[in-house]
Amino acid sequence: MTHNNRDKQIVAHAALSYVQSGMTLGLGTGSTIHYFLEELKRCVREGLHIQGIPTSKETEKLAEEYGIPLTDFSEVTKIDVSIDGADEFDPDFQLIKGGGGSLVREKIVAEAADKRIVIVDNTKRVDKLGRFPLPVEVVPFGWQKTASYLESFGCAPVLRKVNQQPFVSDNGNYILDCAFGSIEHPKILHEQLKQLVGVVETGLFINMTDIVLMAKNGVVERQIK
Ligand SMILES: O=C[C@H](O)[C@H](O)[C@H](O)COP(=O)(O)O
Repeated sequence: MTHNNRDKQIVAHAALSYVQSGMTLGLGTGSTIHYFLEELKRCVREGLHIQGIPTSKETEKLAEEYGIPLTDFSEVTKIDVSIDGADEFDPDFQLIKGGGGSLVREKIVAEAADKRIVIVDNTKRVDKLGRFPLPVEVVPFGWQKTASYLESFGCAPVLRKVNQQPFVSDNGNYILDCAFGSIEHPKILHEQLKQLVGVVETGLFINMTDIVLMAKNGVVERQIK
C-alpha cells in the first residue's frame, strides 16, 4: 500500500467516530470513500444500524456488495451526516470535487446533510483552488457551444473521455475539465458558470463543508468550520 493510500485508509477510519446507530449517511464517491465503505462494511457486520444514500452508481454497487443498507430521497428527507472526499480544499473549506465524475449527486446529498464531513489526505490541501482542473457537468447537446462560453471565463475546457469516448456521468451528461489556474473568487466563479444554459453543475462546493479530516504521514488532523 502506498503512503497516500495508507493515509486515505487512516482518515476513513477516523470518520467512523461521527457515525452512530440509527443514522442516515450520505456516502460519497472516490478512492478515499472506498476505504470508508470498507470500514462501514465491518461495522455493519458487527451490528451497526445505519442506512446510506450513495452519491454515484459506483458507490451504490460497492455498498450493495458490502451489505451496507441503502435508501433514497423517496424514503428520507434529510441526511444526518455526509462523508465524502475532495480533489482540493482551501483554508475556507471551499472544495473542488468531481474528479471521479459524480459532482451533481454529491452536491444534492451534501445540501441535504446536517453535518458535512470531508475526508482527504494532505495532497488535497491548497492555498487557492484551481490547481486541479475544475469539473463542470454539461448537457451533451451543444456541449461545444457551452465549452466556448466556459472558455470566455479564462480556461481551456477539455471534454473528459474514457476509452476515447466522452465520459458520461450517472445523470447522462458530459464533463468538461476546466483548468482555470488559481481561482481568486470561487463563489463568484461558481455563480457565473451556473448561469450558462448548458451547465448542469460545477465542481465548486461553496460553503458546503463543516469538518475536514486530513491525514498526513499517518496522523489525522481535524479542522472544524
Ligand atoms: O467525483 C468524485 C468525487 O468528487 C471525489 O470525492 C473526489 O474526486 C476525490 O476522490 P479521491 O478520494 O479518489 O481522491
